[in-house]
Amino acid sequence: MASSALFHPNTSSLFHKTKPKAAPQKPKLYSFPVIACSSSSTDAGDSSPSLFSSLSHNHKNRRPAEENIRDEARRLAQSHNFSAKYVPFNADPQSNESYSLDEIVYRSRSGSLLDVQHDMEALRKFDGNYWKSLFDSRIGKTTWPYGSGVWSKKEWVLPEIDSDDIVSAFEGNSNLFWAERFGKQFLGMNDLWVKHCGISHTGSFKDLGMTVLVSQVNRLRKMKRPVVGVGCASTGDTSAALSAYCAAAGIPSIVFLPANKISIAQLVQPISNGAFVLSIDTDFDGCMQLIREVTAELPIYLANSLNSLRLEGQKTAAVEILQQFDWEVPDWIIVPGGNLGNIYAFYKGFKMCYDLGLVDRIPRLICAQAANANPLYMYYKTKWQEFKPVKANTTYASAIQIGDPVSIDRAVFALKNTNGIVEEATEEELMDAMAQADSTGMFICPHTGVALTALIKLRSSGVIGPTDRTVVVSTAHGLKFTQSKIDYHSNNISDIACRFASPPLQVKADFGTVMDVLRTYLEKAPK
Ligand SMILES: Cc1ncc(COP(=O)(O)O)c(C=O)c1O
Ligand SMILES: N[C@@H](CCOP(=O)(O)O)C(=O)O
Repeated sequence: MASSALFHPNTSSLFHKTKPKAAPQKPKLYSFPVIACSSSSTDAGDSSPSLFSSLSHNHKNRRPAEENIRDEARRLAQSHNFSAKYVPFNADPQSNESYSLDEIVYRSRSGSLLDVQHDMEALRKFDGNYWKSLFDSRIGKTTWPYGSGVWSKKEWVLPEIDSDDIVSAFEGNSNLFWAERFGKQFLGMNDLWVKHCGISHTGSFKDLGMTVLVSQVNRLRKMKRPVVGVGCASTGDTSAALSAYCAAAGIPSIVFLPANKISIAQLVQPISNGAFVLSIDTDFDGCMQLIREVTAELPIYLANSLNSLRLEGQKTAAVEILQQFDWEVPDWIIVPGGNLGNIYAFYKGFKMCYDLGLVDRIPRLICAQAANANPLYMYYKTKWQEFKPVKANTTYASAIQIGDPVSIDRAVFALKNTNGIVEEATEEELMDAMAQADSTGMFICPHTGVALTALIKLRSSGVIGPTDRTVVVSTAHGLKFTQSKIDYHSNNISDIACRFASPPLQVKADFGTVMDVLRTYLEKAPK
């Protein structure tokens, strides 16, 4: 838990803006590390200096031809003292309730959510510079499993898992895009960034959590624990990630989808990856209820973010953002929220970097919801007095059409501890924001349109300043949601003006006509 002095919005150093407000710097992604190890660093196992040097770029140290990268990791594996366990979420400090990560448990004795708690004392034996150098040294390599943006932080994720059990697609390390033109043209901002978590193996941020969960399932199955398959309820992205990682490991996956409420591109993903797909005549909240009941009865492991393992992977996106800014802390992070695991995951990532001395403050978090599915926003508007689940209405941001989010308590905790804000976006606002962003060279999903709407509103009210370093988290690839763009650019949405629609022009196959059309266009085109 954060001390109130550290997190107080007015007095805290956590919120002051330390960065110089000059032109934005490109993130340094590939700087070669200067290793600053404490004297006890040889105890760090996988993270020891000897491992650093043996995995450097030096040709002489290339693995033998007959060895693959898993074999190499096995040969180099060393023991360490890091560990993690489940504890009740936001538990009373006196509580001694805890569970091994090798147990199959999703809730505490009192029925509350769980959290993965790391042995911070063991991690603190190494200072902030040590962790920064270690993480920086692993970016962009093919070393198993550290080539993954998630597993490059293995000691902070699942420290005890054998690298051999890890199921990874080298996810993470996603682009932090400087939204130069969007920021300048629509917001008068010069330091706006979009973290493209959707440019990923299955096209959404869910890969970050799913590699962790499926790896742990792989381990449990090797330990002969009763797990015959892994199941989830989904609005499309969780099921895509689950089915891909399970298929890679040869583990059966079962997905419950709300019938006719997810995009075709999302639906075809679990089908292609061989998942057992149930299309159920209900909404996401109905599917979530069913999967919880089913996983309580059958040896099917629950893969939704109710399972706190997922968040350990998702939190690495926060660490990655800091790393991409060369460990300078941005002012704002904007995350679209549905089931609300991700906003807490971002908090966890930033908080861990703060607690372990990598940074000296935490950014303010903003959660953005679609107005058609806005239970968190409504709760925020009551000043956290009364939470009421809502019936989520249809939204183009279909992956966040969720009325009864399982991680509501986690989200409120994250927002309260970062002086956070909740915003909402109408259908017209989110679709316009998506079209505006696309017109500056992005190709974002409607959920990112929700997050951009929050930014537009907070910028126009002056809460976010023109030089504030701001990161919008883009959660899925736009290619999963092309129908929404087709509807918009065809001017085919009732009640929405589609102000930024740019439909194609039908033209006769005739040179003169084509020339006339082009001349008119070029006269109006920006010079
Ligand atoms: C594309 C996309 N964006 C945002 C979210 C919201 O994430 P969370 O459920 O963790 O709030 C989801 C899933 O819920 C999603 O699939
Ligand atoms: N958007 C999600 C909804 C379920 O969220 P989860 O993080 O709890 O799995 C999806 O794509 O299914």
